[in-house]
Amino acid sequence: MGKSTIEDKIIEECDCLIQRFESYKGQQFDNIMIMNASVANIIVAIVFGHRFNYNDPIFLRLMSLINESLRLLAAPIVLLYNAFPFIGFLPGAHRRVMENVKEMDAFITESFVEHLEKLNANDQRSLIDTFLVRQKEEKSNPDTYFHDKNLKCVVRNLFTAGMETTSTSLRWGMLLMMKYPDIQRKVQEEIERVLGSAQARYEHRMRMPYTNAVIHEIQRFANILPMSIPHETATDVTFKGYFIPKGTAITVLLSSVLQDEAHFEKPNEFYPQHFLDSEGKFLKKEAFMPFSAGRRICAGETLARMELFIFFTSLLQKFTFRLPPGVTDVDVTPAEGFTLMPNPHMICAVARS
Ligand code: HEM
Repeated sequence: MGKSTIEDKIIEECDCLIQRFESYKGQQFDNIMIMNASVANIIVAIVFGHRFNYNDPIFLRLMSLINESLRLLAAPIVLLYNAFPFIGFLPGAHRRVMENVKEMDAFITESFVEHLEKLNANDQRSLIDTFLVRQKEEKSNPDTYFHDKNLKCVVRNLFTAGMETTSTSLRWGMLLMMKYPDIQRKVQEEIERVLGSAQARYEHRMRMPYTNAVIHEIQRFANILPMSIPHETATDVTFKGYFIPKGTAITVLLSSVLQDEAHFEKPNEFYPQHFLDSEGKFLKKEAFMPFSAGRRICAGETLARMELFIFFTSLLQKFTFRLPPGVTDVDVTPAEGFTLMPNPHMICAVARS
């Protein structure tokens, strides 16, 4: 694929994010759109091979389509429509989601036609390039997966599944650091000890057990997709003695593992020790499943883990997150939606000397 690695793209985007945070000079601001834009730009870099200017109207429109659709996915009529698709003719939020999908697809089609025109098999710079090259190679195969409809679907899925999830997890991270300044300080001490002012890279997590444990605990505590993504049995299944016929809707409750007392001593508290042993070494937990499990486990898990580590560590290397003046506590009750997000809030990113 392109000249730089995915890790380089994350670092480049993280540098831009740090500059945006610096521009607030320690004053309070809402980080929702800023975080969304940074994470979306990493997907843009992977999928399209370039990055958008933050004020680009196409980029802003793309993000607003995704945000609106994710918000609407939790609307009662959409849940009802998912269970009873024949009500599709009724007016309501489900129709709006479908219109948004159409608009996104039109944008994606336009951009892969552009890629096709400039395509050079020896210089593949994006996921779209790689897909199109494979499409050409498999032109004579009637069963190929590399057709236009799949390309549109892959690109759309990467955007919708990859933007808000990672951005929301990072926003929980900043909020929890404001609520627990002692934990924030300990992370910063580890950063100073291991990295100093060097650039954080994903491999550093092996030497940073406390930071790694805090990131895992942020994901466990935030539990952003408590019901994962709905599934349906493709065949008749017998599971643990229960017969489940083909076509049954299945909802996996990730909360049942992430908040399981048998695995986590204080399931309802933010407690990084859940992921540390008595010597302070990182402790893997089999019940840690924010990305779900099995064959349909999150396709972006590795990317998300890399983003979370590099963004979180780099931000805490440069800033201390503080409550805005006059605010004395942090509300960690999640807002309702397709993902569990923090309620609207302001943060102060105070530059560290
Ligand atoms: C902290 C960030 C993330 C979390 C917590 C998360 C979590 C999840 C979960 C729980 C699922 C459902 C798995 C299932 O159906 O059993 C999922 C699916 C998926 N995720 Fe993620 N995700 C994250 C980031 C990403 C990123 C960055 C990408 C890619 C850019 C991505 C792409 C996908 C895709 C394509 C699927 C559907 C996979 C399939 O149906 O086979 N995710 N994710």
